[in-house]
Amino acid sequence: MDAFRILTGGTRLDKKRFQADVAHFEAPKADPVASTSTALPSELDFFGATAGDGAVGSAEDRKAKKKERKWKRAEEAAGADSAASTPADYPALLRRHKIKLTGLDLPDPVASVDDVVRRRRAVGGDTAAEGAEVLAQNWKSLGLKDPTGVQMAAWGTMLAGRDVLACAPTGSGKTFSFIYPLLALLSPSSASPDDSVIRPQAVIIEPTRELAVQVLRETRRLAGGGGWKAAVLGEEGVGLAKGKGKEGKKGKGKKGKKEKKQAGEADAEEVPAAQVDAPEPAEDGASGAEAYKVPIDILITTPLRLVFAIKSGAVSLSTTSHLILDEADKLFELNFLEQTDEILAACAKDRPAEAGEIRKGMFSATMPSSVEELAKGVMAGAGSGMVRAIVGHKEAATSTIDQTLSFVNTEDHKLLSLRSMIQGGQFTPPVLVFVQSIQRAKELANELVFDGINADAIHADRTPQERDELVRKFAAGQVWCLICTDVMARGVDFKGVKLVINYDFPQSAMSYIHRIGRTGRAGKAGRAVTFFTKADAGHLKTIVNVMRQSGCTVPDWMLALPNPSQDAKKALKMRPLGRKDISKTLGSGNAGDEGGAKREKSKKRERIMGGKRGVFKKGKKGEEGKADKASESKGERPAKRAKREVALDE
Ligand SMILES: Nc1ncnc2c1ncn2[C@@H]1O[C@H](COP(=O)(O)OP(=O)(O)OP(=O)(O)O)[C@@H](O)[C@H]1O
Repeated sequence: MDAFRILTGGTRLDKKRFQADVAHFEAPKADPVASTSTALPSELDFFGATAGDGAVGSAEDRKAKKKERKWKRAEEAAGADSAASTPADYPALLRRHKIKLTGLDLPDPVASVDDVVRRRRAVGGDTAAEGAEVLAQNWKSLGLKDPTGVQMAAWGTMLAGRDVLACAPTGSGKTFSFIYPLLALLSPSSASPDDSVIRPQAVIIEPTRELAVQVLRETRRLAGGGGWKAAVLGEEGVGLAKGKGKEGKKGKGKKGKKEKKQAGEADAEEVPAAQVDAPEPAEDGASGAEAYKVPIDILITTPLRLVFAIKSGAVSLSTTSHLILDEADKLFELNFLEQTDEILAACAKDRPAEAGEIRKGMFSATMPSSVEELAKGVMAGAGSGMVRAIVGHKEAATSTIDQTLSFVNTEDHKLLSLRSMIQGGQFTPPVLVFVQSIQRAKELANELVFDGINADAIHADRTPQERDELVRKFAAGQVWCLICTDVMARGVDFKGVKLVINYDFPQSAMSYIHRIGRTGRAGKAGRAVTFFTKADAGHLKTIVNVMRQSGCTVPDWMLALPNPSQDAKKALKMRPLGRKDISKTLGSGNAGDEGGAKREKSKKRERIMGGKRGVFKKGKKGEEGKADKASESKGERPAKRAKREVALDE
């Protein structure tokens, strides 16, 4: 017991133990005049706060920068038409950014957006370089400077026409790492008047609707003025299935609906087909499929939606040149595997020889080796084979996050601990709080609202519109504290989240890495506090291992804790620990109150929540919402959950 209390002290970076890492990652020595942003590790210092000739850094850092400057000068001297630069310096770049490339005949990483222009020009002259020039211009106008490590590796690999499997920390810019080279490689396509089928040049698969929309937004930021068309596949995109196009009226629409019923998706909510350089419905009133006569260069979608669209004949992937699986490890889990397989099969089906082999890219912050094996099987065929790019440690969290484990004894003490964090000024909004079920999210939100905290809960029980609205409010600072289930753990790029609290202990190392990765993004500092009770203690080592990999120091006795067995890990992943309802714990409005006071409190709570509910209109849940809900309810449905089990080597 006492031993656990020691854990509440949190963690600190053991500079002596991780000397080598510190040399790479640690910020320049404290400079009384410098701004706080100089505390960023150099490879994540996207905005160049530590760059420039006057930057102070470790000897190794200075040496690497000197080499890089020399290499850049040599590259400039090599002239605009040269695709290559001094190859001898690429290894230094890889070392500096902690990029580990494996594969045959490895392509050089890309050092800058101008390097992309040069490479495209070397391949196909001015015409091929046109898109890259637009992108470079947009990149600079966005105030972005050097590409990040994963961008350097993925850009180089994709521009060289190779398949890539990339694993890099949360918030390290993986989205641009595939969007940028895709756009650079694709010329905007022109409409084919009799083509009522969407034949995208590239397809990006995301596990949730929110991520698909977010990726579209990021594409928009880069693509302006280039003539590319990108869209999120929505009900409109499967317009045939809704009977909006001529063919749809004749039957494909019905088929689409039937398929939805079979898949248990009768309530599928229409996702507005958000568009870049939007193809507007034709003026004669045609919509749906008619509208999509306009070609789509990049189609962003969730797996299920794409599978429906392929089956209904609205989308064909037989000429698609690039397929990106974002959050790839998630897409290879059992609940997505079948759909991912169908999509891969659709890329090969009826593929004309002139379309060539489809190029693939897989990206994630976590990549268990069992999943990697599956992925490799899919990518093995390409040219000299795929390139594997790992940035930093594979099973580590982002080094800019200060991670703390906090012992709270029992469920009864969690709410009290949270309150004491709030009262002690350690609760620095915007804050994300993760719990293990929808019910607990609702209960905790009730408690915090009752305490006067500007909090709300986001989970798969809310409609897509409600989720969008909450995300917007959180981003705008109107909601300070968002209580989430694991649905929000992956990929979501909230700017400036300062603190993540794991109110409920995460069910796996992967869940932990993704959850806490909502803070400490793009080189910014962040904090993560994980509550654990006596009941969670058997799984503590799983998180300790991640903390150690991330460069945090942990007491020796804690390192000596036994690892949970593989069976115990699987069991926890399948089903969270049973926990006392938050509303029944000590310190909740419902517990420990007497008579009238209790009734008064619960009336007040009802009033607050009643008002809150009024903010949102009831609506249908989206397909992803349903899938998310199923996975959020894991604890209550062990039989269904068992089907989701996937061998993970965490
Ligand atoms: N080269 C860059 N310079 C500056 N900012 C960048 C750069 N690349 C990406 N960013 C910004 O960094 C943030 C995080 O990027 P992104 O969402 O792509 O991270 P990620 O690696 O995909 O994270 P996750 O694993 O959590 O999905 C975004 O706000 C993005 O705009």
